[in-house]
Amino acid sequence: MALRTLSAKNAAVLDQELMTAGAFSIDQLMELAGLSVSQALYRLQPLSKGMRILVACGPGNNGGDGLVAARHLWHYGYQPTVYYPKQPKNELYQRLRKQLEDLKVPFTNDFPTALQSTDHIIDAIFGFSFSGEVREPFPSVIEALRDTKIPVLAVDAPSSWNIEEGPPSEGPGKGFMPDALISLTAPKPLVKWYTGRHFLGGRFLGKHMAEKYGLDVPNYEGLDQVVEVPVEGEGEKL
Ligand SMILES: NC(=O)C1=CN([C@@H]2O[C@H](COP(=O)(O)OP(=O)(O)OC[C@H]3O[C@@H](n4cnc5c(N)ncnc54)[C@H](O)[C@@H]3O)[C@@H](O)[C@H]2O)[C@H](O)CC1
Ligand SMILES: [K+]
Repeated sequence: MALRTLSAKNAAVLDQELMTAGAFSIDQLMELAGLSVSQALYRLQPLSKGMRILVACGPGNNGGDGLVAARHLWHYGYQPTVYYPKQPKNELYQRLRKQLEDLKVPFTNDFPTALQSTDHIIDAIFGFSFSGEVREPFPSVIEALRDTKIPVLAVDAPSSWNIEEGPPSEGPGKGFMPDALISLTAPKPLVKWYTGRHFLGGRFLGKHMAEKYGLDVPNYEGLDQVVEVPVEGEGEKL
């Protein structure tokens, strides 16, 4: 049976509720989200299969998840490189960046060159707040993600996909189907069109909140922060 999905609007409302009534801080949620991303990557690409991970980060919290994941991956023994072309002056993102700099994790402004020497890519450019046409400097990056043969793990959404309506019918993301997706908290409606491997992460939802938002709490095992779920998508729009 298909997992119940969370619309972009409800995802934002749920996030706010977790941070008000739920008493979580954004740092906590992002840490758990980024930890989940790092565990999904570990499952897809054990260290023995290649250690070089290119993490493409956007300007919002999806990008923040990417920064957190890069830090955990470094501690696991990977060699992350971060592409982070739009860096807001928000204190949280600056602290995440500083933590990576202290580990000597390299940042690059040259995405095409970085792509030539990587084993796996994390797409942390846009999540549930993406809308409209992809703006600069991201169109060429999305095209590169679409065209590369290197595996891509998308965080929460394949960047440039409409959260409710799935893959775009034109623009740089047309035809972009990442090899894997990790949905945070719950899948978004776009999973209807998604045909790659699918993980769930963000293990912070209690039964009460899940029921309130009509969501399923997946069966995480033991210490795991991720669970792989069957593919639902039909991919008919591509
Ligand atoms: N509870 C959870 O599941 C949590 C999930 N997290 C992650 O947060 C993102 C959502 O973060 P948010 O900051 O709301 O937005 P985004 O990162 O998706 O993007 C906003 C960012 O992007 C810019 N933008 C929007 N549209 C475009 C466009 N067409 N072209 C260029 N730029 C665009 C916008 O201006 C903003 O700057 C969620 O998906 C999860 O990954 C949290 O980390 C923890 C809780
Ligand atoms: K993404």
